[in-house]
Amino acid sequence: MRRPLMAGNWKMHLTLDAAQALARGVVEGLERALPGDDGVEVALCPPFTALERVGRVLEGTPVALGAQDLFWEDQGAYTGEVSGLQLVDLGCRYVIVGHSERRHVFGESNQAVQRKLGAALRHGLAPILCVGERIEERRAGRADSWVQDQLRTAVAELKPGEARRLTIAYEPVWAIGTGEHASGEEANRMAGVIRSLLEELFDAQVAAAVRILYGGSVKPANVGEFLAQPQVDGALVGGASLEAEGFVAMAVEARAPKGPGKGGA
Ligand SMILES: O=C[C@H](O)COP(=O)(O)O
Repeated sequence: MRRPLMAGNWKMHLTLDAAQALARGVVEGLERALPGDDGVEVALCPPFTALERVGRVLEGTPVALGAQDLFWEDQGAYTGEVSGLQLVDLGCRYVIVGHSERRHVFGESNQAVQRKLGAALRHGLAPILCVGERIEERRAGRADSWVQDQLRTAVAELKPGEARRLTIAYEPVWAIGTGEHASGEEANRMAGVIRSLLEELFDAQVAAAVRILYGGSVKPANVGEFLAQPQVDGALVGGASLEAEGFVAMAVEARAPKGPGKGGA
């Protein structure tokens, strides 16, 4: 059974006070809208600078803390990097790995993503592995193979027990922060492509257990289109996660009805 996840990626936004206020807004909004309800999981991924402050707000609440990236080594002379060990120390449960901005702005390769994924799992973090094609690949009819290559390399070293712990976010690069988004139907089809590859690489249990999110210009007005898809288990939200009321509304919409969730495995 896959419990839906609504994750907010705050990217490089917010000072400490603003991050604290936004986290409080989300926690209080969820307490009002879904008191004691565990039909949806919610995670907030602030920038590294705000992890500790936001972590204090989330302590004792059902909202999980997540980071936006990690380095694969635990410690050492790696100026500017942050390790899984340090993220666990800060109380993180989730970590985003291989976000398209890491790949395309900072040149992160599929191999680097593989090492980061391994480090996250080694530290007991729940990775949100991002995959997605650029407009060039889509126009050339290579979107599926591009995403499959990203996934195949990222998980190459994992055992089935580790792979089960993944959440995968399908985020077409052309839809990130652009206001354009994939159709619900296309997000569902691509989530199906990802799930089939997981079955081929691991087994049917892994394929049924892994949560697949859609990300890319998700907003309160369009989130329902994605959540209605059988293969889509929630969303990774950027810009629209910076506003508490709208983000809470999306989490409420993602809440699974009582009874078995998607997958049923
Ligand atoms: O991690 C989130 C994605 O990059 C989506 O960002 P966006 O919702 O601002 O398009």
